[in-house]
Amino acid sequence: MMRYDLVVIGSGPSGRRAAVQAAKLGKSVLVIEKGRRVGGVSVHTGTIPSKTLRETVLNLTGWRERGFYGLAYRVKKDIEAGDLMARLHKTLEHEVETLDHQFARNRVEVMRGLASFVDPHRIEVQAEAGESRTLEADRIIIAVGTRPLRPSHIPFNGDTVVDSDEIVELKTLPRSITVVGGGVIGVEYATIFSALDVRVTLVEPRNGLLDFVDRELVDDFVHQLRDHGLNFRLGSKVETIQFEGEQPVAILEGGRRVRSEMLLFTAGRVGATDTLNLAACGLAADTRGRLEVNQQTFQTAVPHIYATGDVIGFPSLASTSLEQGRIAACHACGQPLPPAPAFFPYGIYSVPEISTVGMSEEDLRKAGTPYECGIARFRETSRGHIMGLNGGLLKMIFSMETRRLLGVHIVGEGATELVHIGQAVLNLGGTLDYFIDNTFNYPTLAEAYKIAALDAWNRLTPRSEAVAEVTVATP
Ligand SMILES: Cc1cc2nc3c(=O)[nH]c(=O)nc-3n(C[C@H](O)[C@H](O)[C@H](O)COP(=O)(O)OP(=O)(O)OC[C@H]3O[C@@H](n4cnc5c(N)ncnc54)[C@H](O)[C@@H]3O)c2cc1C
Ligand SMILES: NC(=O)c1ccc[n+]([C@@H]2O[C@H](COP(=O)([O-])OP(=O)(O)OC[C@H]3O[C@@H](n4cnc5c(N)ncnc54)[C@H](O)[C@@H]3O)[C@@H](O)[C@H]2O)c1
Repeated sequence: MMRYDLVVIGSGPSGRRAAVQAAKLGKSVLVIEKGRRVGGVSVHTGTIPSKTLRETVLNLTGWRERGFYGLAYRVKKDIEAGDLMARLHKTLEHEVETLDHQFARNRVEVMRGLASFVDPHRIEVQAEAGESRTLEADRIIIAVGTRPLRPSHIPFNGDTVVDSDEIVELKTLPRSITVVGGGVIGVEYATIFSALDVRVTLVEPRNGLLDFVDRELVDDFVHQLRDHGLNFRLGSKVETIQFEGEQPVAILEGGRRVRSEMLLFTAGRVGATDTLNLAACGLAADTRGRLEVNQQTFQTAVPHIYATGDVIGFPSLASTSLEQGRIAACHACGQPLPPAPAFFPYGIYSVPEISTVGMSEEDLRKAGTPYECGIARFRETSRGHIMGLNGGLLKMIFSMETRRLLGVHIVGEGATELVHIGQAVLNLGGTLDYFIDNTFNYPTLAEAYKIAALDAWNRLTPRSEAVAEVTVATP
């Protein structure tokens, strides 16, 4: 029987990072992947496909140039599904190739097939052709991720009623789409289709969107989207879906009907643990297929078995999954790491994009922490003028007592990149003075940090003190 120091089930972000980390520490490592190719949800149906589609849409529609050339500006007039797919397939090919190469040069073995437990140390791998093999492992990492929630009353047909896996294989571009579920996936796809001038209705049972994001940002975001014609049906739950001819009609609570050419169902995901035969290793998943772990080490209740990535639930990001994989692998190899810093960034690749790190005003009010905000609009920066930006907002929140940075919230072009400046200052314990004292490249969107900091400084520093400081600093 084959024996490995570490067996990783699943080749998504957490599995791949764990496997390479353990191999670098000199361990024999096997990755088992049931999919045709390595990469997981992240590469094949989730992060990379949705972000590539977004980039293609922004490029072909000329979205970024419309501030200058007007709303009618297009780089390509009649955009078809084929235009979107071409770039997608090229990008995915490149991602898989990079990953295959990474495994090969680190001597990580990959076995194709469906893994399930025989006992706490033995795993059976069932290949597609039917043959099976059993292997043994000292340590095991379960990194099986999630799959879309597909309730039995939703008539998925892979064509006009689809989930977020199927939308990446779009055959024709609909003229109208209903997106059911206003979580991150729903919001990203709704805004991507809206940028393509598809008529979009977003249905969400809660009264607001993205409740973990600072309200001021969400309000600005929703205002921009309504302006662009996106319809919101907030506070409405989809009960059933019927068809009028070929077209799906979402029937909302209270009987309201929303008809469109296509319906995208994005009302959550479930852990892919049902085929693992968890009982054989002494574990059990919750009702959503997720596993509980020690949040510092990622060990499950069975100490030599770890679980990382989306299968352990919040925050379910590729970015955090990668880090969880690394921490779990180091622990499994006897080289434990300190836990990840408390604040990680959240990037929402909607159009416009949103990114946030640290605490929101709502969090701080709940905690009773006195704070002050500083705000900059991208249109106040010269770089924003050059780029023709009309929207975009950066907000920083500082402690009134210590002047420490507590949160950074950005909506607009480049938000997911810009946030890392704030993240560094936040996790290094920096204060408002970092932004006041340092020089920023000009013209850049990063200058918004300076402008927002000066805005906060004007409010935090009594005017007489502020003038005195400026007088002293002047040569
Ligand atoms: C539409 C969409 C967009 C997203 N966008 C972003 C984003 O912009 N940024 C971000 O940070 N995150 C994003 N995410 C989340 C991100 O994709 C996930 O957090 C990440 O993929 C989770 O990684 P993972 O390690 O849990 O494994 P996954 O990527 O979920 O992969 C798990 C792998 O395990 C395999 N597997 C499952 N069961 C078995 C078994 N029994 N035997 C063998 N193999 C098995 C599966 O085939 C799969 O390949 C997005 C997700 C979706 C759905
Ligand atoms: N940019 C990113 O980082 C990114 C992008 C996409 C996904 N993800 C991750 O993927 C995970 C899954 O995302 P998701 O959006 O599928 O799930 P989610 O659970 O975040 O959102 C599902 C939404 O569907 C709504 N809903 C539930 N039942 C409904 C019904 N009957 N009718 C209408 N709406 C209904 C819920 O209220 C909820 O808002 C998230 O946890 C997220 O972290 C991250």
